[in-house]
Amino acid sequence: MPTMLDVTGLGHRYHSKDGEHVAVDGLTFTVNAGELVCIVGPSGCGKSTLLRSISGLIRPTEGQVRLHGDVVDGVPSDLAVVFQDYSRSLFPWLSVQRNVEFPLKKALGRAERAERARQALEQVGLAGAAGKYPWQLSGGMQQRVAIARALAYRPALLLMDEPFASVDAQTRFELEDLLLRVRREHDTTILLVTHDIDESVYLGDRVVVLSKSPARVVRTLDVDLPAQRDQITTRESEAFVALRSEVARLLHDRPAESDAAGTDSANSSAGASTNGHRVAAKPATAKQSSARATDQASEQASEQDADQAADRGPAKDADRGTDQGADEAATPVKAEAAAAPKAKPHRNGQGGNRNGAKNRNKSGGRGRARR
Ligand SMILES: Nc1ncnc2c1ncn2[C@@H]1O[C@H](COP(=O)(O)OP(=O)(O)OP(=O)(O)O)[C@@H](O)[C@H]1O
Repeated sequence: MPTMLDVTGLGHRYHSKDGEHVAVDGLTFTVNAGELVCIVGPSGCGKSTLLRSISGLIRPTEGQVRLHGDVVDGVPSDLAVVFQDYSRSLFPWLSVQRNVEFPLKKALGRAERAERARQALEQVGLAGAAGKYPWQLSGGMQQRVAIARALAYRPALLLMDEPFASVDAQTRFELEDLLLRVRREHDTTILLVTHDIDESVYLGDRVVVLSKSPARVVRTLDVDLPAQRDQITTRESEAFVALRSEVARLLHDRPAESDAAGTDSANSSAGASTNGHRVAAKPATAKQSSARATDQASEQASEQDADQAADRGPAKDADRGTDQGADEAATPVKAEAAAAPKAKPHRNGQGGNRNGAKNRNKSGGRGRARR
């Protein structure tokens, strides 16, 4: 499989009045065409910074990102992003159909746009909701719309930043399976960031495990599970349990007992970073599997942190996009960035529309704010 995305020695430092903060440091990994690669790392380690660098929303301070061999120095035209916070990523004043069509406005004529949107909505099971507004939909449905918008664009690479972190557990499972199905049917290349260990193993062909801040690649694991996955039987399988335990150990910097004798894993867990290096997972012991409860507790804490980070991350980019004006949003990346009403739309629609229009007007937006 040819390499689609090549991240080499990527570093990013934020500068503020308090000084310099190194968010990611020397990250190196690749994503091949047709792969679904999951990035998993502790809360605050720099996952969103990494995705924003890949999507060209921020410029890395070190290293580089190449897409199809070309250095990324702006938002690539064939890339789409789905963010965690669906309530900020859709335009509340546009119908579902028109939200999905939006990034296609410059590239396609009206009829083709409408057809693409229709197909994408059908793929995500929302054919009947095309005429509704985002605020008339459940959270899970809104995230489906965001996914449909990305799919309609037919990106070479789909980036997903904690895409299912804001929905309930049952909806999350459904959306995970939707993603696997869509990916199978369309051979989409996907890079998905999550802090959920189980999700990374369930979805990924490979899992890239990041260290605590500043993010470095601790290890890349091949997920040697059957392509056809099932929320119950896959998660119960020995191979799944072994892999998720391995990821948990790497995240928690705890070497497996068998690794203490000096295996590759022990070296990595002890801090010898193996950037971009791949190994297969080792079988889990009962003790390793019991790490699950601890991880779940830490993941719950991470959920809260992730919510806060989402308020900071996409919203910040969104501000930038909004300043540019929503009409300039040529790709789903820019569309996501441009949308972002500051307040969560109200379910009755009034608040949603008003907020959206207000932000848009502030930023110099025209026309659509009147809807
Ligand atoms: N604009 C910014 N200015 C200064 N520091 C920032 C900025 N954005 C992020 N950071 C810091 O960089 C680090 C990495 O942030 P980032 O949001 O990339 O992490 P993350 O792994 O995505 O977090 P989470 O898992 O909580 O979503 C954090 O310490 C964060 O506080």
